[in-house]
Amino acid sequence: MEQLSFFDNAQSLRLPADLIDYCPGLFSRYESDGLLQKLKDTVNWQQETIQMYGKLLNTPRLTAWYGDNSKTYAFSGKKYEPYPWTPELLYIKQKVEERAGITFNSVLLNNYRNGNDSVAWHADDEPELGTNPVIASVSFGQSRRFDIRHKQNHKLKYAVELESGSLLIMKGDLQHNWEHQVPKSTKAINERINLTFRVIN
Ligand SMILES: O=C(O)CCC(=O)C(=O)O
Ligand SMILES: [Fe+2]
Repeated sequence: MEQLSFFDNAQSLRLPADLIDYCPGLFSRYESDGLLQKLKDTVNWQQETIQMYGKLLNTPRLTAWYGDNSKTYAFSGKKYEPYPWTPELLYIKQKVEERAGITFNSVLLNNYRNGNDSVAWHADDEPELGTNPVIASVSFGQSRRFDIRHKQNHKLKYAVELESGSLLIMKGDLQHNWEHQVPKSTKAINERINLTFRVIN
């Protein structure tokens, strides 16, 4: 398992097993390459905007929202209707559900086109996700660093490199007491697609 931690004092700590479960290689390299291309070509990618300091800015990644048709999702003050499941998404969902032991009803997709794309520190703590949600995160393509820090103590932090074909399960009070981000990279890097499977109540 590839795990890094970056405590100030360079203490080597494992990711807390009650909060994070990292499973590399859920999908083979061959399958991951195929799914990356297929998702890139077939998903209805959107360029969302965010209002910040009175300016309208592009979100630094493309996103899409798929799921059971009754599940609308409010995010950053907007309401989203999901697109219906596609065969590829249902295939990925089934493999993830077998591993996680949970049935999901929606997925948020992120497309990080290059190192300039990112997701800022946040927690997935929207009320419709309920308390202590299980969120299953699948990655294809370029591996990217995933950082976690404690909301009250930013020195308490961990990082894990999310490899193509991997599954990361976020659980416990992670969304309540911790935040996560995918930072920008100054290197010339390739595209990554991430899918976070969720249960919307
Ligand atoms: O891309 C990732 O690994 C994380 C995405 C994420 O945190 C989110 O969509 O809420
Ligand atoms: Fe998130």
